[in-house]
Amino acid sequence: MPSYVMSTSTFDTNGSTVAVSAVGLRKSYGDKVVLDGIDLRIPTGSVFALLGPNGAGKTTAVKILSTLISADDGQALVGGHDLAADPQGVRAAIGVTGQFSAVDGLITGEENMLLMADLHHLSRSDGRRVAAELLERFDLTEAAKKPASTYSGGMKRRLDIAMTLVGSPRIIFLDEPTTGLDPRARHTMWQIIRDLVSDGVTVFLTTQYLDEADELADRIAVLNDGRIVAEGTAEELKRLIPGGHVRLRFTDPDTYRSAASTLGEASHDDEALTLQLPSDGSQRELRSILDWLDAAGVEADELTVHTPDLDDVFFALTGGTDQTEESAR
Ligand SMILES: Nc1ncnc2c1ncn2[C@@H]1O[C@H](COP(=O)(O)OP(=O)(O)OP(=O)(O)O)[C@@H](O)[C@H]1O
Repeated sequence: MPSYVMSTSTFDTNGSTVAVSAVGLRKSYGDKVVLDGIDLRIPTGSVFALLGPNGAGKTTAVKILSTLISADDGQALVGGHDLAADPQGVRAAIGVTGQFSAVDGLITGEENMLLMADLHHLSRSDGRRVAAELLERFDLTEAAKKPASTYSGGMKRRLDIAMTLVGSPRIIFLDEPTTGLDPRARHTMWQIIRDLVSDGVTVFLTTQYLDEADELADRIAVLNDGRIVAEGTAEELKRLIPGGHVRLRFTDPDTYRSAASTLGEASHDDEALTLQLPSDGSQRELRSILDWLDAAGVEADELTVHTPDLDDVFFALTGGTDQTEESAR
């Protein structure tokens, strides 16, 4: 029996139901600690994003919560079922798609769907009806009779989700659902996820994309080296770190130098001819900065406001310094 007191339960303190709750989940492979005691609490009908760099342990967490592998320690309730005592109950409540896709490329999209319907013991006619409805919903009717191996990346992901929905799961795990997709397919997938949530489904999403978490998730947990280093709404996480500023860019070196000496407290970049003043980005603060610049006779060629985004949070919390990745967004 673990040494901590178990606090997984199906109800939150405010009486709302909890779709997934976990306490002290641990997993190691040999000497390598992959999950070092993670706690989770995901309200029913919400989107939760587990955000982390490569190798942080995101897939491992999904595999444990979806009963594909077992944890070394810790407890979890998924859909009201105890992971260790009732894995069958967990499996009946969830759907999983992602890096370990269930799509069989050798058969058609429709055959994949019918196979899934068989696995869920639907009658032949129900299976055909449900398959047709879902293929239609995910814009796959035209391609339904083609082998899945001929589908684009976006179509395969859509088929994968459609197959998952055959069993009408109330909780869906999406492991990096948009990795490798082009921008249009990513946006289609985001809309699919929003539609699922509006139907009351709980979505557990893993992602390396900060904009994806920002766009979709009600709550975000940042996983780094097997530990959750921060958890909250996107706004709460952004408030965790400083970094808001107003940036003034000059094209004329003389104007820049004179502004730099007038605004002594601004940090400056003499090569880029830019000055940075700390600011929370609020209207009130911007107005006072503009008034101050006017009074000091400083006229920049460009003024930009930078408020901390999830990139800043992510790099601050995960210790990442990958500028290439940062500027790629
Ligand atoms: N079966 C295994 N045997 C040994 N090590 C493993 C095994 N599965 C995962 N790991 C290791 O555990 C760590 C976490 O892997 P995991 O796949 O959970 O990370 P992730 O956050 O999903 O990363 P990615 O974004 O790259 O998918 C990695 O270092 C990985 O090499």
